[in-house]
Amino acid sequence: MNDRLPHEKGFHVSWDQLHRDARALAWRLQGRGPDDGAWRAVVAITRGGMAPAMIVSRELNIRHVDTISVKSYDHQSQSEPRIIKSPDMELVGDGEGVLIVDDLVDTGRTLELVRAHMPKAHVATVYAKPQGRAQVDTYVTEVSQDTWIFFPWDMALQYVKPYRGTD
Ligand SMILES: O=P(O)(O)OC[C@H]1O[C@H](OP(=O)(O)OP(=O)(O)O)[C@H](O)[C@@H]1O
Ligand SMILES: Nc1nc2[nH]cnc2c(=O)[nH]1
Ligand SMILES: [Mg+2]
Repeated sequence: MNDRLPHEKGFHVSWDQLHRDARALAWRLQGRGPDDGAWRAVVAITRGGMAPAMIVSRELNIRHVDTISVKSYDHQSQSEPRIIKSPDMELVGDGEGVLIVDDLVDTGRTLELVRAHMPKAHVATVYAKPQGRAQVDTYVTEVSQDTWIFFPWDMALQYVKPYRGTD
């Protein structure tokens, strides 16, 4: 499946930046739930949504946290998204009052599948690309479609040669 722009740019996110951006997401969601502004539960889309969901649930004091596992990428190549593990449907119901959290939306195909399971849920991502933006109710930062976002859990610090070389 490659009707996609190549990823010409890289957007590298540190742990610190992710923490700040996930907190900013939580603050945007604060008071916007259907039950006196409160949200009933958080559902993280694993694996990438787990760190942001932990931060959001901590900021908003939400104790009911579940996961839905969707796999669609093998590094940068996309295939048909599949649900590998569902959340507790007794907890999430039709999604009313539930916050679905993911690290990013790219084509929107993952969220399309998840929304079909919980149509009334509110979908929040930290980062969004234009193609999938319509699938998200709240996000923090938009990046262009030809950007690949690198998360801290996928990176390591390493030596870089000086710009002018060495003697
Ligand atoms: O909008 P889409 O084009 O569907 O892509 C977005 C999804 O892709 C990544 O997950 P991935 O499938 O790579 O799994 P992971 O979260 O386990 O890394 C990312 O975490 C989103 O969940
Ligand atoms: N890490 C990462 N995973 C993705 N899955 C779909 N798009 C992206 C992206 O830009 N970065
Ligand atoms: Mg993911």
